[in-house]
This record gives sequence, C-alpha cells and structure tokens, in this order.
Amino acid sequence: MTSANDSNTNANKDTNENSSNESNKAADKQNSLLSGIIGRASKSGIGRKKLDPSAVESAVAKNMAEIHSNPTKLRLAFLGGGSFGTAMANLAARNGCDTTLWVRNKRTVKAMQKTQMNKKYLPGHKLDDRLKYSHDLASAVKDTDIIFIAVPGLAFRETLKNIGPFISGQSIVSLTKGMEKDTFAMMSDIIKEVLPEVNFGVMSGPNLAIEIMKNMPSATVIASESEPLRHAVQAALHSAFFRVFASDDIRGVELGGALKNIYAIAMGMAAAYEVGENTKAMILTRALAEMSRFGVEAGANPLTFLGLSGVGDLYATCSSELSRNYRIGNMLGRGMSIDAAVKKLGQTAEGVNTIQQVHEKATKDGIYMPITHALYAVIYEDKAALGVALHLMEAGFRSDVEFVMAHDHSNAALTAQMKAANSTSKNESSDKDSDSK
Ligand SMILES: NC(=O)C1=CN([C@@H]2O[C@H](COP(=O)(O)OP(=O)(O)OC[C@H]3O[C@@H](n4cnc5c(N)ncnc54)[C@H](O)[C@@H]3O)[C@@H](O)[C@H]2O)C=CC1
Ligand SMILES: O=C(CO)COP(=O)(O)O
Repeated sequence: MTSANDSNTNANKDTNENSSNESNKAADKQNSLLSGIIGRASKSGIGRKKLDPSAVESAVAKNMAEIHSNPTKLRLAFLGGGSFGTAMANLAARNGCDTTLWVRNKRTVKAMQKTQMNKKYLPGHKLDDRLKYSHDLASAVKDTDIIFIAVPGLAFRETLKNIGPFISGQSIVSLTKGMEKDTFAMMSDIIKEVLPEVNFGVMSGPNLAIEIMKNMPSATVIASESEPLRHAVQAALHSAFFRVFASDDIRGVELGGALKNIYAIAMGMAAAYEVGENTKAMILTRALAEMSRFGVEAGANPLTFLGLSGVGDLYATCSSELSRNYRIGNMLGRGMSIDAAVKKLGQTAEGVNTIQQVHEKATKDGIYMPITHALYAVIYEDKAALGVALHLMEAGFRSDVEFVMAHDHSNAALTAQMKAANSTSKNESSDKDSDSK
C-alpha cells in the first residue's frame, strides 16, 4: 500500500524528473541554437563588408543539418595581454571557441603557457586549458574569423597597421575604451581609416575584468552594423555568467565606454573628500547629461547612454576601487600629482588622456562640459579642487534632462539676472566696507 507521503514523494520525484528533463531539453535547445548561430555567422562570412541577407539565409538553410550535427567553431584572436584582453579571451576559450591571445612580450607568453595565468594583471586566476598564447602577430590573426583588440587607445592605430598585411576576411572588434591623442578619433574611426574594407564592431559595458574572472554575472554590448558579426560575438562570449546585448549605435556605445572614464576619475576624487551619497548621485547624473550631450554632437543616439555601455559602465566604474580610473582620481584627491598617480597605478587608465581630448574638443566646438573642464583645471592647470567644485555649484540654472526640456533662454536669462544681482550686492558691500574705514 502506498501512503499519502509515498505518493507525494513519487509525485515530487516525477515532477523533479520532468523538470530536469525539461531543463535538459532547454539546455540542448540553447546549445543547438548557439552552435547554429556560430555556424551561421562563420558560414555566411562575417568578415565580408557588405552582406546580402538572402545569401546568408540560403547558406543557413543549406548547412542547417550539418551545423546542428557538427557545430563550426569560431576562430578568434585577442590582441593585448592586459587584464581585459586576457579576461575576454578566457571567456571565449571556455565557450569552446578556438582562441589565441596575442601578447607582444615573448617572455610573458612563455610564462603564460607554463602557468596558465596572467600573473601581472590577473594574479591568482587560472585560465582555461584550451586558451592558446602567441607573441607572433601574423600567426595569431591569420585564418581567424574575428580579431578582438584590447590594447590601450594610444597603441590602437599602430596595432591595426601591424595586422593590416594579414587581413583577408576577418572582422575586427574593438574592446578599447579610449580616444586617440590629439586627433579626437575613436577606435571605430581609426579602423575605418586604416582598414576601410574591414567589417567591424565595438564592444563596451560594465566589465571590470577581475569580476568577470570571478564569474560574477556581467553584461556587455556589441555594437555593429553587421548582424552576423553581432550574432557571432554574442554566441562566442555568451555564458551563464556573461550576457552580450546588441546595438547598432557604434558611436554611442564606444563613447559611453570612453567618456565614463572621465567621471570615474571625478568620483574617485570626490570619494577622497568623503562626499555624501547625494553628492555622488549628483555627479553621476550630471556626468550622464554631459556624456549624452557630447554624444549627440558626435552623432550618437542619446538613448544609448541609458544602456549598459552608458549608465551601466558609468555606475560600475564610478563606484568601484577596481576601476583604475577611479583609483587615479582617488590618488589625486589625496594630493598626489597626476604623474605620480599614473606611475603608482602601473596599468592603463584611459581617462587621463580622454579628459584632455574632450576638454579641447568641447572648448573648440562650444559643447557645455563643466565637469570635464573642472577636472582639467584641477589636473592640468593646478587649480584647487575645492574652489573648482564650489564654482561648479554656482554654474547657473539648467534644465534637468535637456532632451525632455531643452536648456533654453529662460534658464540663461535667469542665470544672467542672478549673476548681475550677485555682483551688485558684492559692490554694495565693498562700498560699505570702504565707507566704514
Ligand atoms: N581592465 C578592464 O576591466 C577593462 C578594460 N577595458 C579597456 O581595455 C583596454 C586595455 O586595457 P587593459 O587590458 O585593462 O590594460 P592593462 O593595463 O591591463 O594592459 C595593457 C596591455 O596592453 C599592452 N600594450 C601596451 N601597449 C601596447 C602596444 N603598443 N602593442 C601591444 N600591446 C600593448 C600591455 O603590454 C598590456 O599587456 C583599455 O582601453 C581599457 O579601457 C575595457 C573594459 C574593461
Ligand atoms: O571599463 C572598465 C569597466 O567597465 C574598466 O575601468 P578602468 O579602466 O577604470 O579600470
């Protein structure tokens, strides 16, 4: 005889078996979907600049059976053996992609092969056994589907020129969050200039490398005009711990990644002054206003700044000491010079250059970027941080979100009236002072 408990247990067992069958089925479905996407992306030639969607579809239909029984592996190269190139290459290798990490230093490559670790940038984090390492650029990039570039912005052009001779049909994805010195060029501009025929994308988001190595759930954005490239990158990097969202606003996504470094420096500095949460919230949201204003002038969609590559990355880097830009700001706030802070950090902090570029560009083009100008004054003109911050608070009346209510003449008129009233009262009080003397 079966008791009520037994039948409950059996029912639970059945339910558990059913749900585990269901979840196995769901996992199988997801795996075949991913391999389908990988197969579709590589078979349809993600490296081709102009894709004919019908050719893509017919290639997919033709190869569907083969794709499902024998998924084609994507062949990937990651250039740059710093923390981010290593973390991303590790994700791809772990997903089963044929992945090579190119590092310029031969001895570092040897050490990585031996220890399966990037001791300098990601100490203590074991890398996937399947990840390959190379210091030979030609062999690293030849015969690959996608080349991801994760070198600092100042080395981006040189890296592209170096791979130029080995480009056949590969696509390029920039992981760099910088701006070129003196040219105001973003990485996508440099790709278009140096390798105009190449299909490309940019990837950016709140992606502190160490958190990714620790399998802390994270997400990013791949922006490209090429749908197969977006799908290939999504499939290559997607995992239970890492989601890849898509966008076609290349300018907005890469500007989000570059500009937020400026404000991470500002926030690190503010933290050194032990500011309150209201102040941090004010800096963060006014930073977002500056970023989207600058972005719109550069041709980006302001709504992109509400996404992961905008507010997402701004939040991550403005609130974590894992951010190198934040740490630079914090050292500056504690009285260190910029040169001493950069030397002490010993890693890439793109914001140091980006502040200069954006300050110059905004001044030249008349774009209102008060936080950037204030930081520039503190770092490069040796102005006192407290005075500059107080001046920022007096910067006049503005609308909150200018894409909702434009900053119009009534704001400007009110600001002028207040300034006039302030200077009259200052004059009156200095007259009184001199009368009383
Ligand atoms: N570390 C992070 O959490 C993230 C970094 N990024 C971006 O990735 C880019 C690279 O940064 P990280 O990997 O963090 O830098 P890193 O400071 O950890 O390492 C930089 C790497 O670039 C190499 N390098 C420098 N100049 C080079 C050149 N001329 N040719 C070849 N390699 C060169 C260095 O040897 C080093 O391996 C930056 O633009 C950064 O903003 C983006 C997302 C997250
Ligand atoms: O871009 C990053 C995280 O998204 C890394 O920021 P830092 O370059 O400031 O470390």
